[in-house]
Amino acid sequence: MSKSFSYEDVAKHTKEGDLWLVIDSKVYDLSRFAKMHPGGANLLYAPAVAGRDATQAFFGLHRHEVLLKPQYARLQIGSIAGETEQIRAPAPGETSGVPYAEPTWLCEGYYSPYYTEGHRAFQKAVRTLFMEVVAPESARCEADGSRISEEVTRKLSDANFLPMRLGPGKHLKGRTLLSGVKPEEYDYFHELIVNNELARFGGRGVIDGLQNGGVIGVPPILNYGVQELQDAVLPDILDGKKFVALAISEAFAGSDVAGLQTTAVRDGPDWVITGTKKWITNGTFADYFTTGCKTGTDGGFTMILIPRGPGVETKAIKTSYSATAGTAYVTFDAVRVPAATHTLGEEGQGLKVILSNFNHERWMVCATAQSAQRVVVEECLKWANQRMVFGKPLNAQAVIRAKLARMISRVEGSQNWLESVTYQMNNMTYAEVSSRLAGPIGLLKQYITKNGRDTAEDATQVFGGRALTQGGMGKVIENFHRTSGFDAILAGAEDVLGDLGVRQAIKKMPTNTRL
Ligand code: HEM
Repeated sequence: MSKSFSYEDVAKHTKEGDLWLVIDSKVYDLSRFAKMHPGGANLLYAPAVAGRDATQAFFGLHRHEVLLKPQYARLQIGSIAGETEQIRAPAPGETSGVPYAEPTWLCEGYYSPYYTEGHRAFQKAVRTLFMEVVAPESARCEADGSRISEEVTRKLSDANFLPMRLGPGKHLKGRTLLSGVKPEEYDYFHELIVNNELARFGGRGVIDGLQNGGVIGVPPILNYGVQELQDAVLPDILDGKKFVALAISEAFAGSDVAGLQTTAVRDGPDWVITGTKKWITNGTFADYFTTGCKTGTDGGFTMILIPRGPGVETKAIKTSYSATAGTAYVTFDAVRVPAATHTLGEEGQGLKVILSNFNHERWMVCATAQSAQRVVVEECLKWANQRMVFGKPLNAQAVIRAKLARMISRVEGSQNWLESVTYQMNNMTYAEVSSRLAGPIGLLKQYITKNGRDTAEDATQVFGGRALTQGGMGKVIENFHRTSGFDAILAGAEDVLGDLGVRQAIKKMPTNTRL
């Protein structure tokens, strides 16, 4: 690999069976590979490519990661004497130097009132872990829809992945957190970091596949389950050995909880549950279902934890994102569970249990959706810089710059609002969050998810046909364009949440004010 060549040396190899070229000062011998080149052999023999510096041609057509794959990296036979490579992959934990690719607080020379050095050390540790563990798993799972492997779940669980995604609280007690953050120091900015970093390295289906069911299905157990139940189920769940799904929505009803038809009736000490649930994230592999059930004839509603067992069946629903999310149709057929231990909260008080979850869930979607949009901004800035059209970089076109301006403004605006809400969460009690932040979080989610779809449209125009294929240059944009609609629906439909924000504001209008 240390062999040095001159451009004259390389220029001698331009024929079929004897083909060299240079990419970013590295010399590649494509003599045998040319026949197998996915883009075809002939174009590699073109006079501007064979035996020449093909850096610009290469980066107009391939992502850098192609050169890093072992099967292609080994085609390198040496380097051009006196030159060093300019383009390199980020080191583990490294931040991007592309403008707006990182939130301001991670950019040198900028300041933030919210984050400490401790947050920075934590962010670096989380990025390193996700870069090494989540990114390769995401590439695999987004492509074939397979389940997150046990090995990846174990590595993430060793770092307390699910407990960290549940936010600050008693579930962190006694745990050793990344970069030595003490459980009592862990705040919503740490959790924001986890969510932001997750969306940098995970495709949309993979983000949900990585125990999102637990993030929304565990809090009712943690906050409303009796101690005996918590002791029995939580250790394995928090350690990633068992999985939970939140089972509320049905084909009959979504946000309209009163329309739910899954029913639990008492028979001696047991609940007997019958009904169906739809769109249940992680449902295909969940061991427990935190389930909303109709109890009583007066519209009463109770949350019950149902373990997978006799009478529980799940089947995968094909959605437009990766099957890794485990989206399921769930059937409960006269399933028996003991009422004394498996009822979450009081009988008939299920709505209170569900609502207690919503703000955190919506805020989490804001965090991942917002970060995914920043990745799109980075992809677009890079592409517009390296793609040549009409003899100039794509970013020489004013229409492209106008799209970039809109994308950047959206992502910066939503980041600032999200951090402001996070700061409030850090300083408010649970009751204050419920009364003061439900509206703002609803509006924020509407704002971010609407931005997401606008950004998906803009990015698709920037990438053109490449944004329509699942591999190659535009693969991130294709994934985002196909899946950004999930953010606008899951955890509360965009329009419903915008309306919630305005209704809450109307409720709080002072009576003593007039124009
Ligand atoms: C070390 C050298 C090269 C390797 C390892 C390589 C590898 C690949 C691979 C894996 C693909 C499939 C698509 C992808 O994964 O991005 C591809 C596609 C392609 N390659 Fe190369 N390639 C090399 C050099 C070049 C050069 C110098 C040219 C320029 C003429 C070229 C032109 C193309 C074209 C036109 C495509 C199809 C792109 C598309 O579908 O959008 N390749 N190449």
